[in-house]
Amino acid sequence: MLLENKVMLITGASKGIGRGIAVGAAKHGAKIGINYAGDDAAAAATVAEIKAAGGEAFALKGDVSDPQSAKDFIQAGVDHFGKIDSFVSNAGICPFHAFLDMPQEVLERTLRVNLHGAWYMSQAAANQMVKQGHGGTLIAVSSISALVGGEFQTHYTPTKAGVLSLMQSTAIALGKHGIRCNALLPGTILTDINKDDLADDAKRQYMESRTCLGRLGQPEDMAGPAVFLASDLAGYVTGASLLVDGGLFVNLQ
Ligand SMILES: NC(=O)C1=CN([C@@H]2O[C@H](COP(=O)(O)OP(=O)(O)OC[C@H]3O[C@@H](n4cnc5c(N)ncnc54)[C@H](OP(=O)(O)O)[C@@H]3O)[C@@H](O)[C@H]2O)C=CC1
Ligand SMILES: C[C@H](O)[C@@H]1OC(=O)[C@H](O)[C@@H]1O
Repeated sequence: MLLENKVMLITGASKGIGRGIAVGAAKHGAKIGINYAGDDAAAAATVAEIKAAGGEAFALKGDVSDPQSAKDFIQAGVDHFGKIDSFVSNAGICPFHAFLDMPQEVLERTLRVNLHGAWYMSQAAANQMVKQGHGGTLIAVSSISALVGGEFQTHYTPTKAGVLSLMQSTAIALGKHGIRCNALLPGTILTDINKDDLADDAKRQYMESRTCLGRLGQPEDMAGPAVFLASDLAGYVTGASLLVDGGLFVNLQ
């Protein structure tokens, strides 16, 4: 149990990677708060799964692109559990679209949710940790896409590079408060975000063949790396980025 007596809040955890991290951290003893945008049933199922295994959890709906949602989520964490030790900024969208005719609203929504949302949430969590006075950890779910491009992700990949950069700069700003800030860079993980894109068998098989391990990731694959970064095992790790991609990035030929 690496997170006993720790409180972890996670955005975008009704499903997918956020849910995988929430359930995995709860198994390591963390008390969990999850944020989500719209899927009440999925959020309730995440909370129920954690409680059924003997853990503690709550869910709060809120759009991360609204700064008030960040304040409300942090306050809910304090109201439920009295403190926040670890904050995972995970919520994100990737509406695949070609570059040349990208609608302005798709671009701006993606920036607001993925980058502004991570910024507001990280700032609110950090202020609470500074107030508590005993340090903490911020983890941002960036992406392999912070390092490499995507033809239909020209609006998305800059947000993932931005989130990686956010953790590097907050590591500097918050180190004096004992707050460690790190980024997770998933490769391709099978979730709703890419369900349509990977419905094409040829594309899916191609992406599988690009990994060293011969398979795409599952949300549970993200739990161990997140638990590690949140735990005291990573006590001297800050400003770092951890690829969790089955060897996709290194596999040139
Ligand atoms: N899957 C992958 O291959 C990869 C994903 N990532 C990143 O991982 C993160 C999670 O993605 P993934 O799990 O795949 O996606 P999913 O679509 O499976 O889950 C997205 C989650 O984010 C929530 N969400 C969406 N918009 C908002 C919002 N405005 N405010 C609050 N919550 C919101 C959703 O809530 P609800 O459903 O309730 O609306 C849901 O809980 C994203 O940041 C993504 O960029 C990075 C690399 C690879
Ligand atoms: C949504 C994509 O499948 C996924 O998102 C990322 O960040 C990865 O690069 C994958 O392309």
